[in-house]
Parts: sequence; structure tokens; C-alpha cells
Amino acid sequence: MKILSAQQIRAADAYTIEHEPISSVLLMERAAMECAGWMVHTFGETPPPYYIFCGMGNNGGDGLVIARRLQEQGFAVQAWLVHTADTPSADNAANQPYYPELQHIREPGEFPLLEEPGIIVDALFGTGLNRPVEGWAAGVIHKINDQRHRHTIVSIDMPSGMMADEPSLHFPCVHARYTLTFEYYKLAFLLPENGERTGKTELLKIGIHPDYTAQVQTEYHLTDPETIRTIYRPRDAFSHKGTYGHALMIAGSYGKMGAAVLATRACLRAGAGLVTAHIPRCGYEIMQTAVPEAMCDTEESALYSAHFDEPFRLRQAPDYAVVGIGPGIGADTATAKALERLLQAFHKPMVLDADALNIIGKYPALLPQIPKDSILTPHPKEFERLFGSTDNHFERLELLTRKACELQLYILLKGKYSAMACPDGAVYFNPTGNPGMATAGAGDVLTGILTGLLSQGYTPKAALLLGAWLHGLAGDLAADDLSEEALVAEDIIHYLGQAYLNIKK
Ligand SMILES: NC(=O)C1=CN([C@@H]2O[C@H](COP(=O)(O)OP(=O)(O)OC[C@H]3O[C@@H](n4cnc5c(N)ncnc54)[C@H](O)[C@@H]3O)[C@@H](O)[C@H]2O)[C@@H](O)CC1
Ligand SMILES: [K+]
Repeated sequence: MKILSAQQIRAADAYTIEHEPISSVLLMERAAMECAGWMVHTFGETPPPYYIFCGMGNNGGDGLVIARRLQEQGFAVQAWLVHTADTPSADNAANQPYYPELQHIREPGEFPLLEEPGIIVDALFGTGLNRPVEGWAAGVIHKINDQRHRHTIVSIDMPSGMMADEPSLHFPCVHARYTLTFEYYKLAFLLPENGERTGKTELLKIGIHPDYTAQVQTEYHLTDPETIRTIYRPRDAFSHKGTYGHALMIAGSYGKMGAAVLATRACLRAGAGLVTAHIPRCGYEIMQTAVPEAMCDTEESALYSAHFDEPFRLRQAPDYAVVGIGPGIGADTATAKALERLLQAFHKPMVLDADALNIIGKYPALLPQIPKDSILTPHPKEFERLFGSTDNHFERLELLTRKACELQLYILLKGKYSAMACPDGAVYFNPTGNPGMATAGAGDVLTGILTGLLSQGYTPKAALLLGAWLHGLAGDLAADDLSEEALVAEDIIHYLGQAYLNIKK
């Protein structure tokens, strides 16, 4: 699903008006009708009163139509026009006569007392916002926010005060419980700095012309079920385990064998044909007992945390279809040297996570040695250690994209919507997953899944998109049965099968 800029959204509206064709006032009617329908469906036939605050632009116009539509259905509605400009937009003005009970706010002192707990509809500003809201209009936003513990705030298209595709963290902005957004997700909603202000996002289709969406170019996408279904490849009936590759999982150290077990198990569950776990000797019994399907390749190291004292074994690495490295390996000098040797010996795309990334953060000269098209999966702190810090999440997204292009790597930055930057500059956001997955070992499972998918011959881009989706979906299915709180990393592996079945539906 494409994510468009505010400017592209305006062009999409204009294209629809011209080519459907439909008048702009009717397009507004359609958008507002979807909102009113969502509210009736969500808040029921006997809801608390609706308090609707409308600005002077088309977002305010939506608010006016919502007010009329809800009132026509017999709901208790009060609506105010907040005079943020001298003149209203044409479609805003056209709708005012159809809602004669409209009240007016021309200064903050006129903000009403909303006695009965109700639903505040925020239709002050939408995608037309082009600077911070200032003066008394900002005061209105603060007054709305002051009410947020007594009333449910629903923002129309965007929380008023937020910019669709630029940083606005320090701008006055409505803190919505729900944001009903039209046709496309806005980039701002997908970045953590705006999460708290956006609330739960609901995407409402308003009938934007499909030809516009098909031809418009954007680097930002949200992965959706249709994309995932086109990536997923069913197994060939005549295949054998060799068809699905032999993966090498380099993971674990004394005290951190759990990371190795989780990554190895997830790699097998994702569908790798064969998996060898490269682990320190101290973990041998643990691995053989916990994951009998995996083979083990151990190091006779005196230093149990070190991985590669014997360059001999590393020479075998090129025989593997893919290498996953990082979970729980530690970042001592011997391990860092071993990683360097691995990068010299293995030239196919690999998966690097956790301590492998921490080592590279310490020795940045290793960065250009990572095989082209490999997948890196840093969490925000690891990302910062690798590439430095930024002032806001838009800048961080730019840095992520630049690094993926410069280094010709796929980089997944973990978060609610993990951002996956590709070497061609495209960025995909993954929508599956839940806060229950903020638990020890969830990242090790992701490393295992991605390694398992690469092993089966998925391209790095396909493995990345499908792997992130499956990981989040398995977590969602697990949380549905077990609760977010009780979810542990092992559950994600356990529900991976159901996640696959869900894709095939
Ligand atoms: N164009 C269309 O056909 C449709 C537009 N729709 C609605 O229209 C919205 C966009 O409407 P507009 O482009 O009229 O813009 P808005 O209603 O978002 O904002 C109104 C106007 O406020 C001014 N403004 C910008 N920043 C300001 C600030 N900080 N302080 C004070 N004034 C400021 C701008 O001149 C802007 O045009 C969308 O978010 C959506 O809600 C929907 O009705 C669907 C159809
Ligand atoms: K709004």
C-alpha cells in the first residue's frame, strides 16, 4: 500500500474530481459519510453527545458534514466553527447553511464547557497544515487536549496540528484516541514520535480514483496482505530438504544459549531445509536437547564466549546457503575477529543482528565488508551505535534510507511499524505485531525467521517483507490466545505455523 505526501494527496483528490468525475463538495460528502458511518458503528445507536470542532478549511468542511449527517440520524450533536482564518474554503462555506445550529469560536474564551462526557470530533486542520498552529487557535487545541480524559477524541484525517510528512513533534497538536484517515496512511503516523498523538488509526476508503494510486510514484509503502500473498511461494510437491537450503546460525555464548536456541528453532520453523548451529562447546548439550532437528558445530574454545578460534571451520562457511549471525554471541575481541574473517569468507547475503551489529558499531571498517544485499536488523539503540543519532524520527528515516542505498544493504529498524529500507531507496513499513513482543528473545526469533527464508531461496527483499510480516502476525495470533503480557519469544515460534496458514487463506 502506497504512502503519499500531503501534496500527492491533494493531487489524488484533484485527479478524482476531474476523472471520476465528481464535484469536490460531493467528495467531501463521501468522506464525511464514511466518518459518520464509522462513528455510528463504533459508538452505537445510543452514544454520548458529539462535540464537533470545525476549522475554516476542507477539514472543517468534513466536520460540518459529519455534524449534519449525525444530527439527521437523531444523535445529540453540537458543532462549533473555530475562526482560524478570515474566510472559509469554498466547500466549507457551501456546507455551513446546511447546519444552521452552528456556533462560533473567535477567541479562546468562547471555548464551551462540555459538561456531559462525550465524543469530541477534531476537524480543525488536516493535510492542509503548513506551519505550526499559533496564537489562540493553539489555545483551542490545548483546550481540546485538556478534555481528553473525560471525552473520546476522534480526529478527522489527521490529528490537528500534525504535519503529514514533516517533523511536527513540538507543534501544538490534538492527542487523538482515534484518527480516521482518508484513503492513505500518512507517513507521520508510522513514526514513533507521533504514536501517542495519533491514537488508533482507522483507514477509511473515500473512493479516490484507482488510476491515480496505480501510477503515482513514492518510496514509502506499508506492507499489506496482498503484497505478502504475492511474495509467498507454496512448496513444490517434488521438493526435498536440499531444495530449502542449509542455513548456518552463529549464535549463543555462555549464559546466552537461549538466544541460539530461539534463533535456530525459528530458522527451522520458518522452513529452512537443514540448519547447523555454530555454538561454543558449552552449549552443545543444550542445543542438541532443545533443538534435535538442528546439527551442531562447536568450538573448542577456552574462552567460551569466543566463536572462531579455528579458521578451518570458517572456510566451510561458503558451503552454506545463508549465514545468520549475532544473537547472544557477545562482542569480545576474538568474536569480532571471527566476524571479520566470516565477512572475508562469505559473500552471499547474510542476516546480521544483535552483537554482530554491536561489533560493527565498534569497528565501523567492517561495515563496507558486509556482503551486498545482506539484511541488518538493528533496534533503535543498535541503529544509533551503527550510524549515529538524529534530532527526530524523520531525520532518522532519511539516514536509514541513505545508509541502505550507500551500503547496498537491507536495513530493518525495529519499532511498532518496523521500517525496512532497501538498497534502491524504497522503504516498507510493517504493520503486524504488538507491544507484547517487546520481550527478551523476540529479535532472535526474527533473525531465525529471516535466515530460514533466505535459506529457502527467497530474495533478500522478499525474505525481509515476508519475515517481518510473519514474525508480527505470529506475535498477534499468540497475543490473541495468551495476552500481550504473558507472551514470550518462544510463543512467536510456536504460532509461526498459524501465521503461514493465515497467509494462505
Ligand atoms: N480536497 C478534497 O477534495 C478533499 C479534502 N478533504 C479534507 O480536506 C482536508 C484538507 O483541506 P485543506 O487543504 O482545506 O486544509 P485544512 O482544512 O487542513 O487547513 C485549512 C487551511 O488552513 C491554513 N493553515 C495551514 N496551516 C495553518 C496554521 N498553522 N494556522 C492557521 N491556518 C493554517 C491553510 O491555508 C489551509 O488551507 C483534508 O485533510 C481532508 O480532511 C476531504 O473532504 C476529502 C476531499
Ligand atoms: K483534524
